Amino acid sequence: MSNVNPKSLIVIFGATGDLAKRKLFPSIYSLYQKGKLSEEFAVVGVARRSLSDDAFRHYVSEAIEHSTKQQFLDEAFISHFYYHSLDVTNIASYQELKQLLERLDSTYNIEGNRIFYLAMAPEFFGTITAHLKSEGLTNVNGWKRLVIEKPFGHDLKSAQHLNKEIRKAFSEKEIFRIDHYLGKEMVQNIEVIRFANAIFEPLWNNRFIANIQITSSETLGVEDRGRYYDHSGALKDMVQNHMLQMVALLAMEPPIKLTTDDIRSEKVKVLRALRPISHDEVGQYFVRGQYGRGIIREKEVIGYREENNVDPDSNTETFVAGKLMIDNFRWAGVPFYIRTGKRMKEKSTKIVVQFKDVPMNLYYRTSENVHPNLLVIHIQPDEGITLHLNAKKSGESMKTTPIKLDYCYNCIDGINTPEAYEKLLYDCMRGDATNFTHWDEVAASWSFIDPIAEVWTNTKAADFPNYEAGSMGPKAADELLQKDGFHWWSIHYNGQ
Ligand SMILES: NC(=O)C1=CN([C@@H]2O[C@H](COP(=O)(O)OP(=O)(O)OC[C@H]3O[C@@H](n4cnc5c(N)ncnc54)[C@H](OP(=O)(O)O)[C@@H]3O)[C@@H](O)[C@H]2O)C=CC1
Ligand SMILES: O=C1O[C@H](COP(=O)(O)O)[C@@H](O)[C@H](O)[C@H]1O
Repeated sequence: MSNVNPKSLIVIFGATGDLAKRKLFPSIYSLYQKGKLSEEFAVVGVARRSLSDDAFRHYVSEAIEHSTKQQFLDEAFISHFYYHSLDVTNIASYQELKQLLERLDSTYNIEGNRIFYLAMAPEFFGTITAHLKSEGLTNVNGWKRLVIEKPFGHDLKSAQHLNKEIRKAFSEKEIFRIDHYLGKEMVQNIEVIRFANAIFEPLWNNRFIANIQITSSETLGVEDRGRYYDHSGALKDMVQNHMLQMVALLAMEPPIKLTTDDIRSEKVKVLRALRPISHDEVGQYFVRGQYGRGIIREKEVIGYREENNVDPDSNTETFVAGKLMIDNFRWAGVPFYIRTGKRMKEKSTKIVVQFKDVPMNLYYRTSENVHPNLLVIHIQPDEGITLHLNAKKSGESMKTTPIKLDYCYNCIDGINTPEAYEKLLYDCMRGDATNFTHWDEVAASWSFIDPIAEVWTNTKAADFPNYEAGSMGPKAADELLQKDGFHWWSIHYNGQ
């Protein structure tokens, strides 16, 4: 894990796809510009369509230009890119790929270090890993690593099956399951906020915290991913992975050390302590929604059922709100509320920790509003922390006023923080799997999600579409908190 300029041969399966274009190529370039790649690296793009190396290099250059919004002219960098046309289901074609990899390994003195990045539809994951092994592409002198995109299965059973398949070719330590939220600067900051601040850790439990809210809202609809999304929905697309990972980081016990194994084992304990939701309790704990037509940034947008490749009678949820209970000593009785959705009012990911009220409120004896202390962790688009406190109103005897202590991460550092994929790729090159999901976490997450998904698949949502594009989701999501005497806090940066 010590090497700061790791040598690696990166093989991207699905190199002509959306993810490679938007995230992977710009991330590799950014690492190169920052001097985090040695000159001893090569990237091989793999997909079915026929492209020459030059055409592929042109494609990658355009992707980088699009992402950086600057003219891209870096011959030295782009000369490390190669293309190999291959249908991953055709075992015979892997031999040529093997020869190419061996040649590049020697040209760039890579010493046999290989990353196989599967940026393809998940149904191919098992086939690719089986062929990589049987055709000898995994026989290397250095290290080999498999980066695997989400979704990791579509329920526990399929995830177990997939895991069994890929484990035939790669050990658990060689598998890097991407959850790009774990690469976000402020998600990584959760641990530091909690464990490096004496003022928070003693309060981080059911004696002082009333509830925790996590919102991840998007203004985009399903864009051109209707075919995938209509079989997935927000529960499997966002909750099973990103939202539960944030819950685990917020709720875990302090690890003994900051090692990959110690951190992951604490996260798994949280996921296993999630109170299981039985089929007949789903309506009590979870709310689903689907967007109809509406207005986003003053433009009319269509409803989900009108999107391309979406069933006009679709039962798929584009919004989820839920109440999670963690049945352990620290969190007994504290609800963790989550909500996520497409075509909502604002693009924002935010965590609000609401502290309990002081035992006797000396200052709010009248009908004035009580202002609980809040710790807000702004994940995106703004990055920072806000602590909401009460202070004395200047001049007016002992009247109080809410105040905010604000730390804006990207304002102070002045530059954009690195893209999550950039950090995760670099971690993978250095062999640091801390910010990737272990199989035990995946399994525990699916165990929790499965009953909810089963109920939603088997019962038609009669009220769909039930929220307008540009809103904050269906009314029932507000009622979920109102039942407990709470409400959602604003996701607006300067909101309360
Ligand atoms: N796009 C995104 O923002 C995100 C994507 N992901 C995940 O990343 C993965 C890739 O997604 P995305 O890039 O959007 O997918 P795309 O559909 O855009 O790309 C699929 C890629 O696979 C190639 N391909 C398809 N079939 C074969 C085959 N039989 N043999 C070889 N290559 C093949 C395609 O190229 P060709 O047609 O030339 O063969 C193309 O390069 C998925 O698992 C997705 O869930 C995860 C998070 C976000
Ligand atoms: O994994 C996914 O995440 C994106 C949201 O990611 P963000 O970094 O923009 O918050 C979501 O749009 C997509 O549907 C999902 O597959």
